[in-house]
Amino acid sequence: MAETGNGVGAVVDEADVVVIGMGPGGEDVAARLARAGLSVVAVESRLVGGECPYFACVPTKMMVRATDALGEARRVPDLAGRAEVRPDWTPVADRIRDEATTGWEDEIAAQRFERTGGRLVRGVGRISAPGEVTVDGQVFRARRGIVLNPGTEPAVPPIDGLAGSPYWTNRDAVPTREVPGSLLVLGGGPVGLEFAQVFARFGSSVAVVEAQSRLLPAAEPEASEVITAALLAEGVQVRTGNGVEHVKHDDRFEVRLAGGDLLTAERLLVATGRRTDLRALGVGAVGLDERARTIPVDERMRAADGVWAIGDVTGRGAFTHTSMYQARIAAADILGQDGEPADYRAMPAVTFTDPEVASVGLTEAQARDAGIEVRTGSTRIQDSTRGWIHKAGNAGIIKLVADAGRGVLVGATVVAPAGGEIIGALAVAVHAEVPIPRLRGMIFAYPTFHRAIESALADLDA
Ligand SMILES: Cc1cc2nc3c(=O)[nH]c(=O)nc-3n(C[C@H](O)[C@H](O)[C@H](O)COP(=O)(O)OP(=O)(O)OC[C@H]3O[C@@H](n4cnc5c(N)ncnc54)[C@H](O)[C@@H]3O)c2cc1C
Ligand SMILES: NC(=O)c1ccc[n+]([C@@H]2O[C@H](COP(=O)([O-])OP(=O)(O)OC[C@H]3O[C@@H](n4cnc5c(N)ncnc54)[C@H](O)[C@@H]3O)[C@@H](O)[C@H]2O)c1
Repeated sequence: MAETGNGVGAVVDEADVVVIGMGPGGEDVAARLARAGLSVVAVESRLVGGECPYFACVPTKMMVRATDALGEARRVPDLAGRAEVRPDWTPVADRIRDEATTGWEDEIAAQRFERTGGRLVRGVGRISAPGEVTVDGQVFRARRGIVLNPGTEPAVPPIDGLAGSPYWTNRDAVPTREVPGSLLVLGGGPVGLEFAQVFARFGSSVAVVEAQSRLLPAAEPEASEVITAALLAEGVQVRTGNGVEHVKHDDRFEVRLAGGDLLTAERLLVATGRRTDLRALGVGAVGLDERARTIPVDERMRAADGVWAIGDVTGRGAFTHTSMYQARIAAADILGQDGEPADYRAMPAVTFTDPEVASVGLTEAQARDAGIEVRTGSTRIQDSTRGWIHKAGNAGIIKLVADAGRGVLVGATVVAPAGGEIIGALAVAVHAEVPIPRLRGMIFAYPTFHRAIESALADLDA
């Protein structure tokens, strides 16, 4: 304890490091530092663990697991006779409540952190001066530094009539005990598409409205095509290139699209991206721009003198694996340890639809924008031996993006059953810059889905 320069003679707590936000990265960095013997104060305003275990990755992937089972059961008539499928949401909702989130209660995670020797402080943290964090009036001085892991909130677009209506975000859709009879999903990004397919397979009549000209606009156009066709085939309505002009809610939602079309649904899920609030975090006190959307960091996650930032807020890929990767680097830097600097060339991403849409590194458009001498190669999963054997549910592609000058892959996309697993091989190729002739010399097991990589490699010269 010491006197503060902030409050008038108020008593302050001291720690080596104060972590604001206990998302996946915050939890990891705080635990690493505490285990290394530093005194760590971790500040969390909601749930220790962040969005991922309670409202995002884990529960939605439990939904997807159940949905995949339904999808496969519906393929039985094409392959194996008859199956009667009667979806029931209760086991999914129960599993999410009991196994994923323990009733949206974080005691286990909190204790796991406290066992490392760290101190958990509940409340909203704010940088009140360089090296100082205030939590609901309590002041903490950080001797060595402050780590910011505040994550993101759902972004809700300023559409006439939307505010004040009982719309859902992921935080409402995850805990739901009921599948809505009809659902309008605003936003055709990863969040929108995962929920759209889940609820559609459980019997909801689903429409996806995407403002851009195609679903998953950040992905390769070929990937958008496959996933759009897959969703349409399951009865999901897809409306692309459409802004929403007006939302009305009485008993049901009524949504008027920019073109004048009117869509109605029992529920409206807003999945139009995420937002940050750097002003609330007080980053101006350490010289950072409070109006910015993200906090720029260097390759050691340093954002300012004595301040590190990790996770979604850094804008380097809003994924749990990014947050945890950055946590490891920040912890090493704070502890003065050597280690590799951050390298995002082989950043993987998976959207867990059926088929899964997986990618690593650059898309063709990104590679061209970067001035790379681009060559691409692609193949269709259904044209591979395994795809042909698989039959029902075999639609997909592999697309490779090569730097012809250096003779290495700089990006790849796989849309396929288990696409998120197949991408692993290509992530190694991009990460380790394996020369393309070396990749071509590999033996690919027969008949696997990943063997289709060989055909895509052959297509690079075509
Ligand atoms: C529906 C959905 C599905 C997703 N699925 C996947 C997936 O399958 N795979 C994947 O890799 N990623 C997925 N993501 C993204 C993933 O959830 C995030 O990238 C991940 O949670 C990492 O975020 P983070 O570490 O930046 O912080 P978050 O998880 O957002 O946690 C930040 C924490 O900081 C706290 N906080 C914020 N401000 C303060 C403050 N001032 N004081 C105290 N505490 C504060 C918050 O309460 C929160 O607990 C998904 C996201 C969504 C929305
Ligand atoms: N499996 C995963 O790893 C996974 C799953 C879900 C989310 N995430 C991450 O979480 C983050 C948030 O995902 P997200 O899908 O919410 O955001 P996103 O930004 O990826 O997609 C939002 C989509 O909504 C569209 N949009 C924006 N405003 C709109 C409007 N007014 N009307 C119609 N469409 C509109 C955008 O064009 C965009 O396609 C992403 O960065 C994503 O990578 C990851």
